[in-house]
Amino acid sequence: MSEPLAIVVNGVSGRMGRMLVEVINASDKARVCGALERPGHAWVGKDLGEMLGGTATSVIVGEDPAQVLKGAQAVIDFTAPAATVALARTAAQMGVAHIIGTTGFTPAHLAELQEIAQAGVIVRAGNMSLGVNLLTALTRKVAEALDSDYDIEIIEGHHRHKVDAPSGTALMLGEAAAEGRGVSLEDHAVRARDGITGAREKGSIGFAVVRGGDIIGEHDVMFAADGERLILRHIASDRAVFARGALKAALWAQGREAGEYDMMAVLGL
Ligand SMILES: NC(=O)C1=CN([C@@H]2O[C@H](COP(=O)(O)OP(=O)(O)OC[C@H]3O[C@@H](n4cnc5c(N)ncnc54)[C@H](OP(=O)(O)O)[C@@H]3O)[C@@H](O)[C@H]2O)C=CC1
Ligand SMILES: O=C(O)C1=N[C@H](C(=O)O)C[C@H](O)C1
Repeated sequence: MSEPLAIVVNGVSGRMGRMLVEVINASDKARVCGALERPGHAWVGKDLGEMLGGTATSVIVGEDPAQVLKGAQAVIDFTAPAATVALARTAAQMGVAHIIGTTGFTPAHLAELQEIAQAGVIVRAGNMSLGVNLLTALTRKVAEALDSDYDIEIIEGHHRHKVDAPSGTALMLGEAAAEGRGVSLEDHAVRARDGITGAREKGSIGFAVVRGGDIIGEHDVMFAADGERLILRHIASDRAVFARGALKAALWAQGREAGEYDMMAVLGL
């Protein structure tokens, strides 16, 4: 059997950071070789195992990506947009595959990631679960089959701590719907409604957002026409689905040519 893949987890104290450590530790295909947190974070310089409430390990949480990425084959990153873009540059320079789950990027961030991916391997997806990526493929197919008499609305729900809206997943589903329709999402998206909005514009793709409690992630894509509605739905009930997808992406990324890939490529969808 080959050596387990050496993976660094960025934002290791976060909801997804902790889940990634759990999923990687449970796998015989990979190991956590390093952990990163923002400079000055309380976990920096401390033993990862102890910070997670277990026994000591050989992994000490670091704050300097150039140090921590030495000897790593992949870094998995579910943090915040600016931190992710900065890490992408270091990872590309060091030949470490960068698996990005972070959402909430601006167009400028996305352009920068595209430029960095000329020199490094990036796998980025607003949702790393198998189920949502299948939903994305289905959304494209249904949007292709139905004309603009079917109004497309994307409804998403997340926990009260989420800072970006609409979710990365909702935007990914919106892109798939727009692609299926043969239009650009940018020109057809209605990302918020308030007040006297006027009637719905035919062909638009609407977004609605719920935030509350501990909802892990729920997404509906609705095709609403006169007389019928078709609703495609995904509900995540465990963050492990995202972490398992990210691990799969890290394994898949090894030996790939420089470029920015998504989970559809990883899953062959
Ligand atoms: N693509 C997917 O499948 C999924 C994507 N996500 C996305 O992942 C991101 C994180 O989500 P979640 O884990 O819930 O959020 P959390 O807030 O729980 O975790 C984010 C972590 O990143 C850390 N962080 C922030 N800035 C830096 C930095 N400069 N360097 C290193 N670490 C940093 C935070 O530290 P601090 O607490 O100090 O700010 C925190 O530990 C979000 O963008 C979310 O939308 C989430 C789930 C699935
Ligand atoms: O912030 C989260 O929690 C999640 N974010 C991702 C998103 O923005 O779509 C994926 C998942 O739904 C959980």
